[in-house]
Amino acid sequence: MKIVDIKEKAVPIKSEISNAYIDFSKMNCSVVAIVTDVYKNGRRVVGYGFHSNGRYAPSGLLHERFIPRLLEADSNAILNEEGTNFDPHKIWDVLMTNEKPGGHGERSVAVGTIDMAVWDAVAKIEEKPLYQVLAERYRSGKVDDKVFVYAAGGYYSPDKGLKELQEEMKGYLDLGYSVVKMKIGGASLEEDLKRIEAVLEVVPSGRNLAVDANGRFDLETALAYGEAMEPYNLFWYEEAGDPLDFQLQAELSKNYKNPMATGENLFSMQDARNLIRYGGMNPKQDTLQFDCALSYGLVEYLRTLDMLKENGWSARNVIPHGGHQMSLNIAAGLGMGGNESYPGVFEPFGGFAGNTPIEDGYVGLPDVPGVGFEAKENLIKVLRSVAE
Ligand SMILES: O=C([O-])CC(=O)C(=O)O
Ligand SMILES: [Mg+2]
Repeated sequence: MKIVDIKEKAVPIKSEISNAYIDFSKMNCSVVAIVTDVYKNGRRVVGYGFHSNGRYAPSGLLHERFIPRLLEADSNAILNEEGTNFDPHKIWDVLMTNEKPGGHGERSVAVGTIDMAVWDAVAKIEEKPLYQVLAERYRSGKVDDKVFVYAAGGYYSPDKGLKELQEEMKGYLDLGYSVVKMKIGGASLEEDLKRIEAVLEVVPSGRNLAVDANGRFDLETALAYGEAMEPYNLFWYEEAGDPLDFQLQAELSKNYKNPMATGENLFSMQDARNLIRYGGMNPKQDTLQFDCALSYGLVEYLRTLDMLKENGWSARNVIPHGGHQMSLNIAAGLGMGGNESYPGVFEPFGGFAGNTPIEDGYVGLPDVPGVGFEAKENLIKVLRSVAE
């Protein structure tokens, strides 16, 4: 059993939307295809991976370091003991050979992208959905048969007024979502409060609305928004300050009493641990949003989940960023709190298997081997085009 080739291509996921920090006019994403010499049901097993929105394609890192390292590895360095499948943990060690600790940068995105493709191949070789493989390996076989998902949107865009924002949010409720999210911090506090109040007119209550500042605020602004928003009793207040400013998060936690969320821009177990150690976050109500595709993949994510457990946090506190099927599998297989979703945005990489409805804020899972890409028609077309 061996890897015969690894392909990579940067694919655009650009759009006209903006958050408080960036627009997405030049956003792209790496797609990786790991071509194996294994055949199942007459078809060659190819594992596919990509990373989430928000970071640009790390094509250079992939082609210069990570893909050659994996292609050059001996088969006993990447297979399990029995030689019956690839071993994602051993592959992770191969990828990280001669890489110093710390300074994680975006090398974690390159590794996360390959890691997704490895797990897709591993589950395809076992001929099981990945969530089932994960539940069997790490959670005594128990799978959540549906996963909480919330609709992330409410971006700033040139022609979006309050009415259009309300229409967008109503559309998400009509699709079956129970919680929606909107951006803040890209306008003045006064203007953002009008936007929030407009959305509160169309959702059942503040508990059905989350807001996301994308790390835009200094402490003073974070506190001012917190004070103004507290009476709304929102679902959560996300990424108020710089992702690595744990003191800001801790100060905000002392002042803002309602749920908060952060973590999508922390890319390693060690950074996540610093948030838990120094960020003052509350395991009784707060949510962590680490995204495996951006943060060294599922092998590292398992270390992060262990770290959380040691610190009194449950996997149910974790609702990852990114809206992709990989996190959906992890959520169902390892019992996390849910997953993000961006209806109609970041397609075809965002979103779940075709024809899976959202019901009362939950989505079901496709019964196909691997991550489930083959059950998402517009996505598998793009992925296969990279492998060919
Ligand atoms: O706008 C973005 O960069 C995405 C984001 O923060 C989220 O999904 O929470
Ligand atoms: Mg966010």
